[in-house]
Amino acid sequence: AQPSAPSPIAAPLRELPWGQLNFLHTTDTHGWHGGHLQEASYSADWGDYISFASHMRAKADADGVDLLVVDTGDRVEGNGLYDASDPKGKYTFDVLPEQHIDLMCTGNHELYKANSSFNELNVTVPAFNGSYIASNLDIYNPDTGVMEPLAQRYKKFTTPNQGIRVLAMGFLYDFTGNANNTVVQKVKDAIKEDWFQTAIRDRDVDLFVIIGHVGLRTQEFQLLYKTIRSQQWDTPIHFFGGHTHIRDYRIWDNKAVGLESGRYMETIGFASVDGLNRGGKKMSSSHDDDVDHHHRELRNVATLRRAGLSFNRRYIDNNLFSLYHHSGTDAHSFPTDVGRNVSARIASARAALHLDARRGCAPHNFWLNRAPYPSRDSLLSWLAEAVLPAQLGADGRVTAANRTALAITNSGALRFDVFKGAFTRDSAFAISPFTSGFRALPDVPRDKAERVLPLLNHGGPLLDRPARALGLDPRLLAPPEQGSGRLEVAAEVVAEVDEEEEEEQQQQQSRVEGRAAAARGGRAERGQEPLADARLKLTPGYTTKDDAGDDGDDTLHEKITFYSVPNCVQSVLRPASPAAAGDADVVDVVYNEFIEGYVVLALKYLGVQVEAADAVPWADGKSLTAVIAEWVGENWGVEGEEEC
Ligand SMILES: O=c1ccn([C@@H]2O[C@H](COP(=O)(O)O)[C@@H](O)[C@H]2O)c(=O)[nH]1
Repeated sequence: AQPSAPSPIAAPLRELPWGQLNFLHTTDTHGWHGGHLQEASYSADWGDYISFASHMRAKADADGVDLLVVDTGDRVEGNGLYDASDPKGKYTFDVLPEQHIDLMCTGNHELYKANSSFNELNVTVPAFNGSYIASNLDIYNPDTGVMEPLAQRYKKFTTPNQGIRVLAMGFLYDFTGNANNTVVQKVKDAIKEDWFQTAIRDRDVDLFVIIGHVGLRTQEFQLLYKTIRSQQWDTPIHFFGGHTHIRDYRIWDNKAVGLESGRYMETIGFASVDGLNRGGKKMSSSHDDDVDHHHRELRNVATLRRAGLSFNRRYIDNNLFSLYHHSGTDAHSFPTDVGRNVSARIASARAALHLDARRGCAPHNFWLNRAPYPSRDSLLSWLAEAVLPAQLGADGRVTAANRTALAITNSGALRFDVFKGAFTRDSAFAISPFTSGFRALPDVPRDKAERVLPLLNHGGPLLDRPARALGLDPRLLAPPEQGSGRLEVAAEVVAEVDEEEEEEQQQQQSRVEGRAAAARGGRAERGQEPLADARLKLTPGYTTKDDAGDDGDDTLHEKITFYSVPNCVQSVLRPASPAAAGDADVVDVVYNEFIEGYVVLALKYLGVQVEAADAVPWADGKSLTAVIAEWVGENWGVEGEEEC
């Protein structure tokens, strides 16, 4: 873990359900390879993950079972470790390949900008040669100008210990926001390709592994499932998804399941399958059979159950308490040389990038989804009511005519919460990493301008066909979690917890933790389910419900309530001399460039003749990251080394 990472908090754990074939899965890591430095539950880093995977692989080998490591994309954008360097990713591209990954694919974030997809072509694909799969993604090679697959379309291999013949593919959802150096083939078209049609007819396959930067409950995965099933009526299929940033497990049928493993290095997904055929063993030599027999003898009793096919899953909280426990190690035996070295390299990168440099002290937590909007604790309220009016002001365009302006921001532009305490250089990137700047459409009739926000938030007729016809995906306005359709949203506003009370609760909790940890240790060693210890107050965290039930999380937590947020929020920017603006019947419409297409479309829908070409930069086209960082410095700044 990083030097400033909080120590993990002991908690009741569920064991990992090992099987014949096991998987570790990350997705949507978004540059959080340094781990979470303000949240103990997720404070392990990429170096720790490398050590963990190495112990897990050794255990698999010792037990004669197999372990595959999977990553389903969006490794970039969302954390200072990636975003603060010039060029971006200078430090993450180096450390990523230190992890052995068996199967990986691309996310949409690798494709927003031409240079990040060229990084995939020139750096990541070669670094993970043989593991990277691009089933529906092509790139224009900058050297030849020729369009080519970013990586192999699919991969077939036999697992080393069990001899399971795996056919793997790697998809991206039907993403339309990519730069023009890549081509994303819609899944409905990719399945018509000869390579796909041949692959799904392969009879010498024991398991199809379909990885994708694709939500589990999307039409893309549904189509892949149906098409594979049309040719393979009972071959097991395991999907690994991503993009929607949630923990999820979907059961399609008794031989087809899928796992999605959250976001931001909070979760290491674990999945296992038992009862698979082992076609690859037919070809093995008698020596292999001897070794295999020996391994079977040694193997964990659970994995010897071959009565039928069974699937299982666990969402591991990415902290050292969990990782030590599941790998059967301790602080001394856990770190491998490679893992320790990677953690050290991340620490020096963070230092070089001044990511811990404090800009100010946040007076309390501000939540993106964990507080209702609007409210005192809502990050969106803070942005719309405090930050944007102060930083964007009015008169933000060079040709300003002392107008009132309405500034619209999509809620998806905010990615993470603000925690009470130090707000660092890193925090600004975590909240909003995007480089797109503010722009304005000048002199829009006020009555029309005021109808843009409601249209973007509730505009069924606008956001359905017209937006999609222009390649504007309405789901891109709000945070991805919301598009999953699985976010459990609070029905009513809960009373805000008094801060003093919160502090008292925390102190009480650290007193009971020591006592509870000892009791739990004994049960875990005996492989029993953890007991809800009456003396232990659980920490808030994921309490996932998925198709397999509510026992997926490795750590027992106190439930967090999530609230849905609108697609967009609006700030009123008053001109420097409001009297002069009076009740002008025109206003400027300010927005983040990322949503320009939606704003122009809404205005046209309202009968205003505007084009994107009419827009001008606002506030020098500053990014939201810069705007937030400046506001924090001016409003939450503290002198010298004073503690927050
Ligand atoms: O420039 C940008 C790019 C993206 N967004 C928002 O991000 C999410 C997509 O995030 P994923 O991690 O790919 O799921 C999307 O909802 C956009 O709202 C942005 O605001 N600006």
